[in-house]
Amino acid sequence: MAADMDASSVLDVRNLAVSFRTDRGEVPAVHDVSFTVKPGETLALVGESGSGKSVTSLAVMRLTPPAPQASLTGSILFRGRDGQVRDLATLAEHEMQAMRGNEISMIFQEPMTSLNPVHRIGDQIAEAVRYHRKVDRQAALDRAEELLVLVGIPEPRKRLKSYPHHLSGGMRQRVMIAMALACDPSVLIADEPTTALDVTVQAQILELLKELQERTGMAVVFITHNLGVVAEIADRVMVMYAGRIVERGGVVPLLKHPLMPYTHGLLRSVPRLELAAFGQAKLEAIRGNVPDPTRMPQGCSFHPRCDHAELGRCDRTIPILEEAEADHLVRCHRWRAIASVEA
Ligand SMILES: Nc1ncnc2c1ncn2[C@@H]1O[C@H](COP(=O)(O)OP(=O)(O)OP(=O)(O)O)[C@@H](O)[C@H]1O
Repeated sequence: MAADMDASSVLDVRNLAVSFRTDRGEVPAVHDVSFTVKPGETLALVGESGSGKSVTSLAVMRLTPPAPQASLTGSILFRGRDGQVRDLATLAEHEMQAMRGNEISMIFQEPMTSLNPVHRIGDQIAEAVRYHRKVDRQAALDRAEELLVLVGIPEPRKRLKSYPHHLSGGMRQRVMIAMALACDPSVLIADEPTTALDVTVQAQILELLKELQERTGMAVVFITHNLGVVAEIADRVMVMYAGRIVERGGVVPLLKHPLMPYTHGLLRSVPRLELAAFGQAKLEAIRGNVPDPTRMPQGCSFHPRCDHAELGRCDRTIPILEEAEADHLVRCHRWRAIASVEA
């Protein structure tokens, strides 16, 4: 089954579902999520807080809690450096440890959650290298210096000896990226890596990621709730709402002609100038809130917030994710009717 993965993809996620067992009962966080990523491509995962973006990416890294606290179903096909396709969903933890930080890496919003405050950054990067490569300490430190150069840290030799708190937020994020790239992963998952940074530094980090991607050909899965950032970096976009994909497609068609009312709403709630080019410059919040996953509305989970909802239909059955045009999928009963009115 693993062998039939599309030859041009490096990651092929199929029917991923994750639920958590909590005091409040079963929390179904992600349902029926499928997507592929090709080498060199950036796929942006967008949606409001609680839509399931982080759980999806943690599941791909197999970093969601083990059973019985969480259950994970579906497949996560990954093409390794050796050309072999493995289903990460079924790997044993020790096999997954050999992949994580090696063939597939992740960076987070807050570098201090991954950097150890009491160790020099050179030692931390060298450690990341030595976890997966049989090299001596000096070779690992040389590689760490090379990586600091790669991520644009000035005076890299001196910086190897710095502690994380000696660095600015932007520089710490660069160190995180250096650690994530230590073993040349073919997929990098970036979970809101620029959110905590000021706008100028944010732009520099995005530029750096783009440059590194061009140089290495790695695939990037970029999680953000900022559609301005999406316009800047993504090739393809996947919009999530209440744990499901509600729209997926190329960045230009999706931002220029969104089909799902939720995507329209997200675009209208973004004050970013970058989006003016897509004719989306008005500022309007989406009314209501993301539903509690233990009390999902019946039918389309967006219908209580949707101006186009048709009672008797949208509040009854969950729409399927259907192909509206080539490589543009939408999960909405009403997309045809809405598109014909707006045409
Ligand atoms: N360990 C957990 N136990 C129980 N529920 C969880 C757990 N982790 C996440 N959830 C729930 O899963 C749902 C999806 O959360 P997720 O963090 O993926 O959203 P998100 O889109 O990444 O949001 P944000 O932008 O705030 O990170 C939420 O309802 C969240 O409360």
